[in-house]
Amino acid sequence: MAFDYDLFVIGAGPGGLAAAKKAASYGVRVAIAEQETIGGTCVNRGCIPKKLIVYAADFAKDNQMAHYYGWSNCQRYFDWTLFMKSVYQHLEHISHSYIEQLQTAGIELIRERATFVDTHTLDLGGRKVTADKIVIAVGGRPTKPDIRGIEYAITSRQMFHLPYLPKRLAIIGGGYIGTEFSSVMHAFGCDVTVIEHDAMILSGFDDDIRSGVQEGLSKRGIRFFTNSTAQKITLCDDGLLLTTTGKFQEIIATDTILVATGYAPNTKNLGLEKVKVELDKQGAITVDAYNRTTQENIYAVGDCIKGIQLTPVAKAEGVAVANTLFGNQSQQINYDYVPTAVFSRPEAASVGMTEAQAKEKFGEAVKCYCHHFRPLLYQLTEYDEQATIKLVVNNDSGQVLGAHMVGEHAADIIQSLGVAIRQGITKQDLDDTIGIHPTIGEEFLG
Ligand SMILES: Cc1cc2nc3c(=O)[nH]c(=O)nc-3n(C[C@H](O)[C@H](O)[C@H](O)COP(=O)(O)OP(=O)(O)OC[C@H]3O[C@@H](n4cnc5c(N)ncnc54)[C@H](O)[C@@H]3O)c2cc1C
Ligand SMILES: NC(=O)c1ccc[n+]([C@@H]2O[C@H](COP(=O)([O-])OP(=O)(O)OC[C@H]3O[C@@H](n4cnc5c(N)ncnc54)[C@H](O)[C@@H]3O)[C@@H](O)[C@H]2O)c1
Repeated sequence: MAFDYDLFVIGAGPGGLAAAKKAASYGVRVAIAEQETIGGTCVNRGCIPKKLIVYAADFAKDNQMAHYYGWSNCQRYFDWTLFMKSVYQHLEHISHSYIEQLQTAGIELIRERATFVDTHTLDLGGRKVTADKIVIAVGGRPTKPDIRGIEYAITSRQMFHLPYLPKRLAIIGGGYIGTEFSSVMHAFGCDVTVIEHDAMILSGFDDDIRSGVQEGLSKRGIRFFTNSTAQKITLCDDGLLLTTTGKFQEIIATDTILVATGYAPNTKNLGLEKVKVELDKQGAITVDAYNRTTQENIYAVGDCIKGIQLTPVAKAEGVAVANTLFGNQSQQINYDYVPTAVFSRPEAASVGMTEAQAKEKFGEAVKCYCHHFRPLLYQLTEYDEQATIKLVVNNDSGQVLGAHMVGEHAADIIQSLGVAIRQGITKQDLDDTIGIHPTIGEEFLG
């Protein structure tokens, strides 16, 4: 049977774009459908606008510290509306450059929502197209707990469209999104409270990293109600009232409530039942090690499958699928050493095993090297800022199993260290390495 395309990709976020571009580089006929703006969550309501907001918030901290470094009259007025206008101009520019890249690569972009008709046919706003292979890269959407008044709470998506900065912000969920927004919004002068149902924020990270970030944010003045959850939200004359339950049973008066309790796969109403693509209980598409779904010509990548919800992972999966399908090289992803960062202040980053994961696998053989210190930047100031570096090592072999950090430039430092750790370096290799002085990264070395 002749198909319209060799590959059809549903969703132009990082995963879908990577799959489409790599496949096109092998000379096959590719089309991609996008129902919203090109670039997906990452570009339009995730990584990129978030990081720009982090940069904007850093000016507040730098202004506060500047007088310790001889600067005076550093206080300035921050205009959120003006700033967000520049952010959106930049995002538009990124979207345009993606469209140009698709054109150059000969990939057809169809700006419609795609749904399955059968295993090789998709409906795009009434138009039917056929493809030999299909990649689903539809991403995810924020979840909301089922509590009274939840309709008054907003998600990260709406945080990027706030008309003005709230004076008081309550955040339900102390994961990546809750932690990052708590940090930036506090830097902009907002009174922030985080409600987290675990004992500490950032579940999944090493405990020293979790406590390091939480303490750093608490010192800045952010309140944490851990081992607690939201019970109900009500309207009052002065804004909203959030009632919490658990260890902290409080009624928090606030202007805005951000829900950041996780992301769910965007797999509803896609017609997946017609093509026998199976989902797990959370609605994530079931795939094998090559990202193949339960239907042999259909693949899935990124946030719509179970796994790590990060842009570089979605991209790697997209590229791997294209290599497997058209590059004559079946490719699986190794998820063991995926580095990750939380862009709060203090910043945190990790690669490899946490202490708990390593002890579960290697027991008594695990030795940790953990060092807390006050970075040079803060030594001229009265800020009691602490950085943490931690190595998790298999003492029998000397192999470094994981590296974790809280402090300035953590993301960039851990990213580079991750390359070496992936290659199986030992603690001795780090001890033998001559560092760059004075830096924070040198603390990992001998
Ligand atoms: C606030 C926030 C901050 C983040 N920060 C970071 C970060 O700093 N670093 C990091 O690595 N990750 C970060 N992430 C996660 C990252 O954005 C996601 O992991 C990544 O975007 C997933 O890529 P994806 O291609 O799987 O899905 P998405 O980027 O969600 O793209 C899916 C696309 O599919 C489209 N689509 C869905 N259904 C259809 C359909 N039926 N037809 C046509 N199109 C469809 C959607 O409109 C969307 O554009 C952040 C996420 C959020 C929410
Ligand atoms: N820097 C980054 O790379 C980055 C930044 C933002 C988002 N992301 C990605 O987006 C995904 C979604 O982020 P997220 O922060 O929404 O999810 P998350 O899974 O990181 O955190 C959710 C948090 O909410 C808590 N929680 C859940 N239900 C709760 C409730 N009812 N009451 C109180 N606490 C509750 C959980 O214990 C958890 O700590 C992340 O998993 C991450 O992969 C990455």
